[in-house]
Amino acid sequence: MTTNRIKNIASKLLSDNYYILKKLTFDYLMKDGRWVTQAREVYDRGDGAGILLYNKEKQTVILTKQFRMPTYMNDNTDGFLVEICAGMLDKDNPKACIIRETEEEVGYRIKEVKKVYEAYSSPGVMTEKMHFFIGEYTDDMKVNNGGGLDSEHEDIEVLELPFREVVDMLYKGEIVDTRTIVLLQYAIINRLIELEEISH
Ligand SMILES: Nc1nc2c(ncn2[C@@H]2O[C@H](COP(=O)(O)OP(=O)(O)O[C@H]3O[C@H](CO)[C@@H](O)[C@H](O)[C@@H]3O)[C@@H](O)[C@H]2O)c(=O)[nH]1
Ligand SMILES: [Mg+2]
Repeated sequence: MTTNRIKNIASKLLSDNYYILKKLTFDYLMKDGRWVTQAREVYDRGDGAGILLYNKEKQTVILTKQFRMPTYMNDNTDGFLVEICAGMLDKDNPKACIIRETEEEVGYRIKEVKKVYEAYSSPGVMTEKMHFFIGEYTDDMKVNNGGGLDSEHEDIEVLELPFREVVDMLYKGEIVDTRTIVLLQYAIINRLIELEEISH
């Protein structure tokens, strides 16, 4: 983390109530040569991982549905969002995290996963980098009903849906989570599941 475009960084803790919110003040060298003082609030919740689980033979994918308060505070009428299975790394590496989350949230014990992207979630405000995976699942990998950790009051609905239907939802604008859109588009572009035709 070095650059000659910023100096005099000052950090003020605004909240460590659950995760960490700081106000960073720093001098920034504009491209026209002027130094200006800038302030940015930065939210640090660590990094995360997400996975698109798919079954080529059944032509299905597994997604989740859960209540997301921040979306309810915006314009999501009931606050529920259809998403890929995802979680925060905590102390795990991304692969171990996503294998753990897959078992906790959707109830499948998978071993093989493939990393396809690594990207910042919301670079203007969050430190978070997301690690994106895909993974094949089969019925015999199911070890529980998923749903998330009761100790954290997670209340996750597991959706096993035909890929065709999910692609239609995507094109109708019914999938409104960026991480989920990214991985569904990856699946379409790379023909993870063969569809006769993809309508737009
Ligand atoms: N008490 C309390 N609990 C919280 C708070 N924020 C989160 N939690 C708890 O922490 C759990 C985190 O569950 P994970 O499955 O690890 O994370 P996630 O919420 O699914 O996050 C995933 O999606 C996010 C985007 O929506 C990503 O930002 C994140 O990296 C990850 O991929 C939540 O279910 C909830 O119980 C909070 O402010 N207070
Ligand atoms: Mg989660």
